[in-house]
Amino acid sequence: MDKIVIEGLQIESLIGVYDWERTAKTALFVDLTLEVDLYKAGQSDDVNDTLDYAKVAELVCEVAAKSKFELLEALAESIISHIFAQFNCHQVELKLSKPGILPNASNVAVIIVRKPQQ
Ligand SMILES: Nc1nc2c(c(=O)[nH]1)N=C([C@H](O)[C@@H](O)CO)CN2
Repeated sequence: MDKIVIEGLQIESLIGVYDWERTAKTALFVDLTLEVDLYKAGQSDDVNDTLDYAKVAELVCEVAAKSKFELLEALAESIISHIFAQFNCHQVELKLSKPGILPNASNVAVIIVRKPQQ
């Protein structure tokens, strides 16, 4: 299956388990792999025949900005369900990173892979 990839998309969200994390939004990063049939757009050269990655990125930023989850897992699931609600794709893999949150690690992340209605 063909894929569209968005890497290093910076988003902001109120997220975290602890009180000190819930006073301001945190910068997070999203890597997305969307399984989509790209054949038609490759023939037509028309953005209407494909999944517009700019619109996906906009949606991801909007969902994150409005969310108040504690866990990365919950925000990742919410983003994926919004993507399936608005776009036609066969599978989404989402890596959600929270860099600099652990003193002895450069990054922590969850990676979630979902198909529609899974
Ligand atoms: N599996 C997870 N573990 C933890 C999370 C999380 O989102 N998923 N979050 C935290 C804290 O909010 C962390 O960012 C600061 O310690 C802890 N563990």
